Amino acid sequence: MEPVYFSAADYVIFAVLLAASMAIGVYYAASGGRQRTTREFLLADRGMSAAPVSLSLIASFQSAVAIVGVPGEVYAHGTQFWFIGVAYVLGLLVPAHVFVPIFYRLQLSSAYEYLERRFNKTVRICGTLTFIFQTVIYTGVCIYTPAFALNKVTGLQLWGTVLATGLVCTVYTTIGGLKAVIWTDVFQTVVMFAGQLAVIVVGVQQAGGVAAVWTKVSEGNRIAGLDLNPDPTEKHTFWTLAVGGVFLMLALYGVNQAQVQRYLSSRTEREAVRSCYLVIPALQVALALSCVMGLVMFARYCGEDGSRRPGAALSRDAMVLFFVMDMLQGLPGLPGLFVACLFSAALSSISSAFNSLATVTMEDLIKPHFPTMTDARATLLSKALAMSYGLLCLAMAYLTHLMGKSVLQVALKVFGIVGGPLLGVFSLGMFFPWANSTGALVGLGAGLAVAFWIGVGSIVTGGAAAAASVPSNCSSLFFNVSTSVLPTLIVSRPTGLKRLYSLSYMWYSGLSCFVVVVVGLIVSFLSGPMKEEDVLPGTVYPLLGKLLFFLPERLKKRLCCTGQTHAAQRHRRDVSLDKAELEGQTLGFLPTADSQVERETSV
Ligand SMILES: CC(C)(CO)[C@@H](O)C(=O)NCCC(=O)O
Ligand code: NA
Repeated sequence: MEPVYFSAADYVIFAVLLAASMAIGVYYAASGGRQRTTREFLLADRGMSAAPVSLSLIASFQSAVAIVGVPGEVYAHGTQFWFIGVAYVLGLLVPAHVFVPIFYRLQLSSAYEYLERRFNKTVRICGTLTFIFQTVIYTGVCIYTPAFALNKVTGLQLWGTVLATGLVCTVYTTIGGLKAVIWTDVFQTVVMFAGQLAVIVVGVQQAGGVAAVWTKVSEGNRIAGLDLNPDPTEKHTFWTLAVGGVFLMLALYGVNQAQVQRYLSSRTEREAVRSCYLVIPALQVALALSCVMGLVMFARYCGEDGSRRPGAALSRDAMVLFFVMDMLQGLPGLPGLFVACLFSAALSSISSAFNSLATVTMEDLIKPHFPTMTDARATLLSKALAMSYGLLCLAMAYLTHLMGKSVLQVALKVFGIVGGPLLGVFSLGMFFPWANSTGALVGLGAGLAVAFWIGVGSIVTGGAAAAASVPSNCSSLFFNVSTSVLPTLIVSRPTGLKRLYSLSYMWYSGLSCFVVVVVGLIVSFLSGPMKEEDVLPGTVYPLLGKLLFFLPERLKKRLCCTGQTHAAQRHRRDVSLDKAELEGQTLGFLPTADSQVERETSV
């Protein structure tokens, strides 16, 4: 495969992306409060409005992984994956109406602070460490993917690109804080959409128009109908995507620090809720662009004569990149725009990760031990943390390099294996007033154990069963798609443990969340459940009370699910106190464990 040559226009576009991102960082380093408080550096002065926050929310988990992986999936297996769009609806309505109000009213700065208020310090620290683990791995995948792609296609030096991306991102995140992260996300999301749109327009033209694309993809069986197969080991069915996907979305958009931090940086709770609503259509656009890109690629390349490039063994991810660059070849500026699109997607995810990692490390791990630390010191330390995580994640890119699997599935598996148990522990706290801290800890441990067991099991046993499955009707495809990246072709239905290991990765979040809640409740009841009135005000969502609205109040009281207890009333008063406090003065440090004690005694 000969490398694609970049024209001057391509280099200019790519350079503009990096320069503009840096400029946004410099702007927020020099304007406003000049990033001298943790409130500004980590929470954008809690003054953001819904539009930028929503674009930033979609940018966090839309990296080059999705830009390359989703078209590859659609190219090889058709549009079934598109049904994940159904999950976006509930996956954001629940955060909007359950998670956001609870987090926002508690005026937290880290999502895991919730776990201390609801349970205890140990649960909080376990939650934080779990999040750090998840994010560091994910960031490695994020940095590695575009560099790998670019290297495959243009021959650009792999580790040079990894370093350049990581360093640019580290710098603007470290100097510009969350404001820079959010506004670069906005800019980068626009570039991301523009790049994908360019590929689609050019591809449609080359394939002979929309009608021709449609004919080819429908003849090639790439338009998927509803697959209602209930088998949970089928990788992508309507159920795994639309139902399993809801838990994935809740883990990402409900309780992940990167996102919670954006809700908390919103000017008002209403703005935060509105940003969740805006994410639903914006994410549908992102998904549609990626799926259509896969279809256009199929129409353009499937069945092409193999003689052109003999013996080129490409992973599916590299194949996508190659197709794109082949389509854009000779159109000045467009290869550069697509590369900018890939890096925009990556930078916006990596910067969210750096800032959120710095936040949780500061708020959850460091500040509680140094209650007298000045805010100036804490801010400086936060910047140092953002920078150190930047460097650590560069090292993680190397680990991704060693894994060499289809990155889309690696990323989504990590979200499920680590994100699912975290979702479980938050759900246990919010929906079940009886759950106690012992239950939360044992539940979280059990959820992580089950998720890792299945996840690692699937990775270990998956290789053996994998078989090459070139798109069925593309026998003359000019690529030997290497087997490692293709999904397991299940010849005979697996049994026993093998069957467990072949559970669709789309169920990982839901299953591990369920394990945490069930184990958490059993352990709580065995070790002495909490009473609703002993739970800290504002940490529980009266789910059962709302579901059983038809029961008489007295019965609900016995089930402890009124949501109208002494505690809830106390909480309401607390919230109005918080509001008054917020409007009246600027908060230096946000409520910590100490101010929580003060608050409890003052009520
Ligand atoms: C996480 C979803 C499903 C929704 O945001 C999608 O963006 C996706 O498939 N992301 C893959 C991971 C990534 O792009 O980094
Ligand atoms: Na992104």
